[in-house]
Amino acid sequence: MHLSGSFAEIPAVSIKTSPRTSRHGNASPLRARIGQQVAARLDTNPAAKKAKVTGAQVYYIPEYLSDRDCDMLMEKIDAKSRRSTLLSDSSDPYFRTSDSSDMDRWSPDIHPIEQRLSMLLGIPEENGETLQGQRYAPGQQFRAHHDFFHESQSYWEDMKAQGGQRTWTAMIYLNHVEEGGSTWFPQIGMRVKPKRGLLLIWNNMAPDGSPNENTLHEGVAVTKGTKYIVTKWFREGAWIR
Ligand SMILES: O=C(O)CCC(=O)C(=O)O
Ligand SMILES: [Fe+2]
Repeated sequence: MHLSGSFAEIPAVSIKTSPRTSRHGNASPLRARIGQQVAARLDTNPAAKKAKVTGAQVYYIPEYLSDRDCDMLMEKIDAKSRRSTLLSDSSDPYFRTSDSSDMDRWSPDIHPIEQRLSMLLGIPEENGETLQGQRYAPGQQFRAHHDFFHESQSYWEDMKAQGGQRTWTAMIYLNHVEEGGSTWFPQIGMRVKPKRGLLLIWNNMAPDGSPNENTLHEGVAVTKGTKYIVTKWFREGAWIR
């Protein structure tokens, strides 16, 4: 696919046209409806572009965030970050080597950005997890993973009580990365190169509301420069109580 100059053209490697119930969770009418409603809303937004990929719903908005907001978020990430964590145990110590930064959701700098993202997708604010910053130095990466929860894992009971499954992901690239650091979706053959201000949005669920394995993605290692992003994950139910 080809999306403006910032995206590489990569042939699709796997196309699944009839999603089945995933081994990571069951079909769900609620999640299916969220998928349809958000897509319908983005389809009528002239700023939102639909990625020409098969097997997952992906949208993007170039220059979504101003340089000022990107700088502000990068400053916050630099001021306060911790080693990134994983929900499930990985035997690979290099699986996720970045730093993460939990934003102060209600601060006057952050809250308008949170609200704007919720409005864009049409998902209630309380369903959105707090915006999280990520920083990758050269050599740091986030190996191939799903953003949805694997419902067979022990953490799922806790997640179920905290808003349930992650449906849509919104991710914003905050800076230009000299080399490496793209986001790679091997199942749908999409590689997104970091571009300052670019918002990438995808639905982690399949049309039937089951976890969509085609959304597997990787934050490829940065080889030169530093990569800064913010991510917001939306739950099927209320995350804030
Ligand atoms: O760094 C990236 O490009 C991907 C980050 C990611 O997948 C995540 O934060 O869930
Ligand atoms: Fe992810």
